[in-house]
Amino acid sequence: MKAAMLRSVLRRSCSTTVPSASHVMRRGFSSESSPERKVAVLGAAGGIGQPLALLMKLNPLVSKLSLYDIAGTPGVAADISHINTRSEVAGFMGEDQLGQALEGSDIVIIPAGVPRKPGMTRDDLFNINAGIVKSLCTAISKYCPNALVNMISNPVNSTVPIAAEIFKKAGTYNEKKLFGVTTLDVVRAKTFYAGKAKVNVAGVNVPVVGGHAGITILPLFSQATPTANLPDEEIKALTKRTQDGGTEVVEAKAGKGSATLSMAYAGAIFADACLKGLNGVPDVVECSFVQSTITELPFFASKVWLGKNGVEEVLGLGPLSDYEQQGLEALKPELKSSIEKGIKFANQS
Ligand SMILES: NC(=O)c1ccc[n+]([C@@H]2O[C@H](COP(=O)([O-])OP(=O)(O)OC[C@H]3O[C@@H](n4cnc5c(N)ncnc54)[C@H](O)[C@@H]3O)[C@@H](O)[C@H]2O)c1
Ligand SMILES: O=C(O)C[C@H](O)C(=O)O
Repeated sequence: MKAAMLRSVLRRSCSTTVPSASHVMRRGFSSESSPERKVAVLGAAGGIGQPLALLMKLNPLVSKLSLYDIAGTPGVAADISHINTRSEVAGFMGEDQLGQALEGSDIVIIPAGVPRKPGMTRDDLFNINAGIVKSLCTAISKYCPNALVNMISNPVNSTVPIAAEIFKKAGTYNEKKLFGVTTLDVVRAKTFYAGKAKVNVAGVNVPVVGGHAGITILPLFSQATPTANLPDEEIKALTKRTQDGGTEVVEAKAGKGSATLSMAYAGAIFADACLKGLNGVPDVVECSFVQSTITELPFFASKVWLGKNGVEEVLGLGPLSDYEQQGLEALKPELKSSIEKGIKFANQS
């Protein structure tokens, strides 16, 4: 954390003002007199779940924070509930409390499931996480069918299509309300680009499209701002580093999981954007993996305009460089097959 930001966090935590997560994270402003909003985190006692729950507790747009896991939630909820911010915190543990955890939720964030170890692909998580996502989405369609769902559990390229199929079967599917969280790819692309371009990271924007695994992650550095005219070789290296960002962390953690802290930050940014959209804040745009018609694939990550009903509009790709156009064509077969695998799983089981 940069020194100035840390000072800002510390100053705020000692003041009587309710700290604003969005101010802390983006130096923006959020209203404390915003509508009542319940946010549920499923997998709240995990590596991502705990810091994400903390960041959501700091967000003044949240009035109720519901923390659910199969184990460990009472301790996490008791701990977080002592923080003097707006939201009321409740912890729920085990399947029989899942309904209570979900009821009335405006947003459900799902970081439940197993993470990678070195040598694994995200698809290697499919066998375990597909079943977890299926059961959680079945409960969502029963207890809070109108909630926006922020899917973090991997492989996102398959878990989002699984969720869509489960909601379709339950008759609750609304394509405007289902999001694969790809914000960490954007966070990484911004950080890596700022380093190479030698610009202030706070002002950097880089769209990342496609999906969330390996070559399906396609950062559009040709659209990065501020512009830097980096040579082609540097753009290729930045692209590869963004695509391999998750693996970089998995290897550094050497068997102790994957990205948790940066993911919690990214998840909190995305949930904050969803809350702002729900509350009618204009011009809220984030990249996300959603149902899409901007390519021939049924789901695709791109810039999405968020509004009172979730997706207001899936925005187009904009002009691509030749290198990005090649990347786009190259990612389609893998992304198509991951989407189909998810759809097949949901309809077989
Ligand atoms: N979308 C992304 O960019 C991104 C980034 C990082 C990690 N991830 C993924 O997020 C997931 C979680 O990662 P983590 O590091 O927090 O793992 P973790 O093992 O630390 O935590 C997962 C939590 O899920 C809980 N859980 C398991 N089954 C559950 C169920 N049925 N209901 C509720 N909770 C359940 C576990 O008890 C645990 O507390 C992994 O699949 C990982 O690959 C995605
Ligand atoms: O790489 C992983 O397995 C976790 C996550 O998808 C990430 O991008 O960090």
